[in-house]
Amino acid sequence: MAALKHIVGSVAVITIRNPPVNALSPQVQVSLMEVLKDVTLDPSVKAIVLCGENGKFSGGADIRTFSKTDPKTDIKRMSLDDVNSVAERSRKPVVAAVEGVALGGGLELALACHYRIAHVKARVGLTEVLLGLLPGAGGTQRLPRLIGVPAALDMITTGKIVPAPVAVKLGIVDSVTEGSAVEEAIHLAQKVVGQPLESRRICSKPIQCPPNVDSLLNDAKVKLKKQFRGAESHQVCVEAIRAAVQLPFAEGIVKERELFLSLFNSDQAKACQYAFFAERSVAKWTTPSGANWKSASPQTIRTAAVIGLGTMGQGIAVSLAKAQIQVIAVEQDEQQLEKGSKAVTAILERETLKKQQFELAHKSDSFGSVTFTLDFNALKNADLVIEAVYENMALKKEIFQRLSSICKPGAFLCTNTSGLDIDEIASVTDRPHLVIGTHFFSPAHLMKLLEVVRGYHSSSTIISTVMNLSKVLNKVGVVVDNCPLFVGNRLLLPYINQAVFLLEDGRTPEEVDQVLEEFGYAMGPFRMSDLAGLDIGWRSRMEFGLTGPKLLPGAPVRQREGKRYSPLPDILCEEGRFGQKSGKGWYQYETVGGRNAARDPWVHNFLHEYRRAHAIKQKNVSQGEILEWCLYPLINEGFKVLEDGIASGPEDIDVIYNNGYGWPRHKGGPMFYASMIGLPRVLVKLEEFYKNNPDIPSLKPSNLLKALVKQGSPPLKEWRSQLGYPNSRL
Ligand SMILES: CC(C)(COP(=O)(O)OP(=O)(O)OC[C@H]1O[C@@H](n2cnc3c(N)ncnc32)[C@H](O)[C@@H]1OP(=O)(O)O)[C@@H](O)C(=O)NCCC(=O)NCCSC(=O)C[C@@H](O)CCCCCCCCCCCCC(=O)O
Repeated sequence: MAALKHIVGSVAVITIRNPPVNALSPQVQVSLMEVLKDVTLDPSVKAIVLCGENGKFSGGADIRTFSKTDPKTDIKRMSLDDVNSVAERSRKPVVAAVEGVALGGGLELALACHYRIAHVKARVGLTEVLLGLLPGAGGTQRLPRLIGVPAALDMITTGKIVPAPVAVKLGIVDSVTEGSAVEEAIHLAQKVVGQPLESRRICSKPIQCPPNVDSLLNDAKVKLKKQFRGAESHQVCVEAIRAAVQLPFAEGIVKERELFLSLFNSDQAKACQYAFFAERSVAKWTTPSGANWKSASPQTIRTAAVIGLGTMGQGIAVSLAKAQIQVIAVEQDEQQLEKGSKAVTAILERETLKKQQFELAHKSDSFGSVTFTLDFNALKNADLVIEAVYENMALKKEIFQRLSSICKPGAFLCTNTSGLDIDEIASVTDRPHLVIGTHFFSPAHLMKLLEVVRGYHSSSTIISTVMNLSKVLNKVGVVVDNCPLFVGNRLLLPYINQAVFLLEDGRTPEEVDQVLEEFGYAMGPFRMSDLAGLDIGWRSRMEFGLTGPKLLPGAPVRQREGKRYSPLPDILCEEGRFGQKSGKGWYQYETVGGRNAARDPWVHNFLHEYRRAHAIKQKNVSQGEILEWCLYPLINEGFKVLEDGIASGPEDIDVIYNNGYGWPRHKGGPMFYASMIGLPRVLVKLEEFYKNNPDIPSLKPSNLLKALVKQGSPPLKEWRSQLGYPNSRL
């Protein structure tokens, strides 16, 4: 870990070396400072170029060192800001050669240089907000001075990463090159020796403010509050930019530091940084047979097929095409094919437009083509097939049997089921080892999560191929084991049930949603159910004989097999209320397919009548209790999933929830949240709930939770070791 120097003519090239992303650890900063001071004093050096080793400028401050830092002492000792200051004040021109990435502190360092040259494929951004922080090394003061308040506000408060061609257009970098950015930077450095530098120092630039800057900042806070419910860092970023607007540079830097420190040790920052590393750790899957992400070799997918062009199939086809994969989309009848192809084409057109706007018409790789067909034989050359028909085991088995005979040997067969048995589907094929579950989330071309469901026979090749594909699709893949509903939906079920029980007990959909949305969820359980479609769960409950014609005569209305059951969602579906798709569900919508949920007097009246008919007494439940009543059973199910070896660690569950279920990232995920509030609290409340509701089995505390509390609630990173091999199926 160091900053290395070599001399090219009269130019000193300083290379940041700290693999894999040249993070600016405290040691790297000390080393950078020493080398910078050394070359500024060296009379033979006339200009300086700063770059990163292995084609990466820098991924920013070393996040791993944050938890080991005592901000009171360490910050006084030295900080990246001091390094930036030395670079900026240098009387010799300093040119940043940005290759790969310049993120967070990496970009802040580049902003302190007098010139910035970027490779055309480089990407830059101030991503700290996503780690629950703000740019703390001058980024909030320099970027608005360089590119103006509105553009800087957008980048800093969203953590957006922009490609070099956009960065040059915005004015973040001076020019881009398709050749070596370092060579170009050396060339520029030689050219500008002796030229005045004052106008190149961003700290000296006056800030250009739009006349309405105050309302711009205030409006941004309101918008961010809605978009990132309960998250502090986005709000504090705006305040740091306000300091840039109102204060001279030096005072702005002091304010930025003060605001940075207010976030640095917060629970939210810890949660976001945990979420960052959790995502990296789940990519490192392993199986009981010893196969893992390192040993298995993924196959490249050039041609993929999608079977079924409903909402999921459309999104999957778009997702593949966006990753430059050639797609064959198959439907069973002309009408469905036409409907599906129109939808896919329309989404692809929108996505192309977005891409062009984002990349500012810089030449970029085009999307893969999508061929629409009714002919199953067109699949014979596909490298991978994703079946995305509706949830019906018999239909899926029929399709997989056909795929077995049509697809080339070695083709991977995936099913986009959201909970059916992968092994049963694989059993009808000639290649169970090449069958796997790929559970996408709707809309599949936008949602980040891919639950990769390993069947009993799934080979390490198919696991690694699909995990690799998830990266290619810009998604986060998480390997889980095969069980009914897999991980995400298995945890969702008790959460939704608990929410519905609250309606029986006297609460309204609006009250329950409000509590969960204030907690930080993008949508409360009822708004979310309306979006997903109430009919999906209804059909599966009918299939299982819990409601509808298969229900045994004489079954009590509010119980099934001795367990509490609420028929409320079934009754809504019987009334044709399927959610947004029918214009009414738990809420009413302006039109069929409308998005704006409004209170529906029909629902309120219906709930009132239902309670009266069943003589249910209203219970007084506080907002805090609503939260615990809904979340703790979800967390409890998470512990049961770990106990059963369905997920290999708490991080896997958290990554699934953060990326697929709208869990607020600044709360880390359900398992991290449990560790933050304390396992004893979760256990005590579950015990109390279960005692009062013995007919709700999901309230019965899991053995793992009890065992962890008994052991004094070890930190989350130690839970995995408690699981032990015999239980772990992954
Ligand atoms: C960089 C990426 C885009 C690379 O993506 P890719 O897909 O290629 O690879 P991975 O994501 O799998 O990453 C590979 C590997 O690298 C690890 N890693 C990545 N980034 C960092 C990092 N910044 N620090 C440490 N480790 C990192 C990653 O974990 C993988 O390793 P693993 O073993 O897990 O496989 C992508 O990785 C990415 O987006 N990275 C994050 C970029 C980012 O958000 N950077 C901002 C960091 S925060 C920051 O820069 C703050 C600044 O404003 C400086 C503030 C200074 C304030 C002073 C007071 C602070 C108190 C004192 C603290 C001491 C530190 C200091 O002063 O600097």
